[in-house]
Amino acid sequence: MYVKICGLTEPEHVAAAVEAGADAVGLVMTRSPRRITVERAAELAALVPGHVLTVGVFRGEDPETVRAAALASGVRAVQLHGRHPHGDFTALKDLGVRLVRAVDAEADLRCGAFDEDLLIVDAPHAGSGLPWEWAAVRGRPSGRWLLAGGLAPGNVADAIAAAEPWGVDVSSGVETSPGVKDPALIWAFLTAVRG
Ligand SMILES: O=C(O)c1ccccc1NCC(=O)[C@H](O)[C@H](O)COP(=O)(O)O
Repeated sequence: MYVKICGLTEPEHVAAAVEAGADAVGLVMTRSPRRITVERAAELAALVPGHVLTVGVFRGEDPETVRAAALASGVRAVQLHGRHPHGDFTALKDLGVRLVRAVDAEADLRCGAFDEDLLIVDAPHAGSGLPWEWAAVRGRPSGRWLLAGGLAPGNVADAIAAAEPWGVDVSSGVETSPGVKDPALIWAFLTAVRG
């Protein structure tokens, strides 16, 4: 089960995610309580070992803005969140990083339909921490896709059983308040998934 911990802002939280066994960490560079500057993203990305994917998260920015931020921060993947047009993915294809498409359950859920490397199926409101009807997407995407939206240490096992994703993505569920991660919750989440 692939695990992405999203919305990291502090070095100690990046370290906790890496040590707990996360496969990917998300650095939000768009409007959000978890937003960090490109410079801060570069500092955090530099702390992440090569086996863990660094994902720059964007929503609504044009491809050139995303390209510049990705190059300056050194992330190895970019996540376009929301209903970005196919052309945005095409425009970033030569960037040399993985492309992640994050959408709600009503969008096109075919993995790779927009030439992305990874699909995330999320709640209608990104980063809200609100659970939704995860079972509704069971069997719809196939391949490399992550379930997101309202996951937490106490419900992630049920969510995996309900939706049968390839991996999971969490932000609010490992925080004490919006934007403030808790290392103990990060460990608890990884333990719940791996257990
Ligand atoms: O997390 C945010 O604040 C955010 C803002 C704008 C675009 C994307 C954002 N997050 C992307 C993620 O991948 C989150 O992990 C995902 O939405 C799940 O969030 P949560 O329900 O809080 O676990």
